Amino acid sequence: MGGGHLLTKITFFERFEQDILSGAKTITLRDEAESHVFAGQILPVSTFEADRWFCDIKVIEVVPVLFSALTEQHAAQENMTLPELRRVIQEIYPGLEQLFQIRFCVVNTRAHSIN
Ligand SMILES: CC(=O)Nc1ccn([C@@H]2O[C@H](CO)[C@@H](O)[C@H]2O)c(=O)n1
Repeated sequence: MGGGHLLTKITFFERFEQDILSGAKTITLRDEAESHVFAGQILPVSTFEADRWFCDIKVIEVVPVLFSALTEQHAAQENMTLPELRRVIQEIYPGLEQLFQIRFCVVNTRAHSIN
């Protein structure tokens, strides 16, 4: 456990930007390398493709979850169906069983202000 490098920023695929900004997507499922964040931490969020900042998030909690234990409830928090979520994760992390759920809220969408 632990030992990883604390994340100071996080990226999302551009196709999830609107769902994040609207509050429809409130979790992300990451591998161990991207799990090193803590509750209360504020992270700048950029697109993976262009590294374009689009908001800051506050981490609410980080909990381990197995791929095989994903439920419709996880999918709902991703604004997806469970089959969609399983397909997306298999594409990003093929064969990976141990995931980490990062629950977050958007706290800032303007580059020049904090909150
Ligand atoms: C860009 C990058 O480096 N990595 C990732 C990794 C994951 N995700 C999303 O989190 C959820 C569960 O994995 C799904 O909604 C994923 O699409 C993402 O957007 N970007």
